[in-house]
Amino acid sequence: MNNTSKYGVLMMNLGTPDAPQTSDVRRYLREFLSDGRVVDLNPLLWKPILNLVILTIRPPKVAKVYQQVWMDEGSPLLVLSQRLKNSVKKALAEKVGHDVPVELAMTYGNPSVEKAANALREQGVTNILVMPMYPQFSATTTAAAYDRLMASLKRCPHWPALQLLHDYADHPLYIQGLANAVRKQWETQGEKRHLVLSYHGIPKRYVTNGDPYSRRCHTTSKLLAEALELNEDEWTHVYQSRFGREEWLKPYADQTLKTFPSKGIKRINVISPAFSIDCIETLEEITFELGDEFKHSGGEAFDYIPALNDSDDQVALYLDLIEQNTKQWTQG
Ligand SMILES: C=CC1=C(C)c2cc3[nH]c(cc4nc(cc5[nH]c(cc1n2)c(C)c5CCC(=O)O)C(CCC(=O)O)=C4C)c(C)c3C=C
Ligand SMILES: [Fe+2]
Ligand SMILES: [Fe+2]
Repeated sequence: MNNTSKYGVLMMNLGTPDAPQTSDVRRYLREFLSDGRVVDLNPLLWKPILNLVILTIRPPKVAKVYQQVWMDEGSPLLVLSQRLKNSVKKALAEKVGHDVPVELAMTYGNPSVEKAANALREQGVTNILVMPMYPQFSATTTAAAYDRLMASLKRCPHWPALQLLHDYADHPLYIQGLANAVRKQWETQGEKRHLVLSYHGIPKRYVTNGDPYSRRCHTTSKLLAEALELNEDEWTHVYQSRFGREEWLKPYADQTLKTFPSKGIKRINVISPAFSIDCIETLEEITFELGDEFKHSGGEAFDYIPALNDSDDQVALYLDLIEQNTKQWTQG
């Protein structure tokens, strides 16, 4: 690194409403679901459906769900992402022996990418490592984060040097962190149970058109099963969070779990490796909706294993990702 250049880290997550009220949820969903990366339908067709149907019916329902999981400090996705950012910043400073600027931004909503990029610039940063917080690449999430950053820099005269982290679906420290979380859960509950690996879904058509997401999810599942020395019949890979009418990635979590009790699988753990941070999808949809459905179908025990959040394992993983992806700036 020459005398005038300095690197910083921009961690990016999806985004979440500012408050668990209908109007905030509507604003958030409008921005999120207007992104052509997320919903790729022709805008002439999609905009009327979004504005007249989805943004009328969904916000009051979803606001109630946010109210159930909301923390004192705010939305779980934001609060837990901030905690990870702070822990990474502290551990990075200890490791390299000086302060390194680390900021958090959301693709949709707050904190905005503009705010985070300005904060980095004010700290003298010329080179930015962009870290979308998604273990498995998808154009719907990772590329949407890149798009958002590029849009924010559109009129920027001080264009920074950029390094874009692609994903970390097979990173040994990520797999080790997930395996440790599963072992810890088994130890706490005093039994090893069938392990369900439930990933956020995307429309099947996106994968047919080239999105590598499901391939990357299968890579994670295979490596985690190997790390835990699980036999084929001891784990199951599924997708949750369907939206709309078209076919999404299969097998669907709800339909699959309903068949488990009749096959003798009555006690399960669910881990959701596509989420680096717990959020409405894991804290409500998996923990309550999926858990209740499983129990109504005859299941006896259902426990969700939390995301890595700001655990020591996750901090160690992010430090390694930062070291590997800033070598070109820090060495030689
Ligand atoms: C409509 C299509 C959607 C696609 C495609 C999609 C992909 C996708 N999303 C995540 C991560 C998260 N999604 C979250 C919430 C959420 N997702 C959708 C829709 C799609 N997601 C909606 C409409 C919502 C909002 C909640 C709801 O109305 O049901 C969140 C949590 C946000 C929070 O505030 O807690 C995350 C995180 C991934 C990883 C992904 C594809 C790989
Ligand atoms: Fe989503
Ligand atoms: Fe959902």
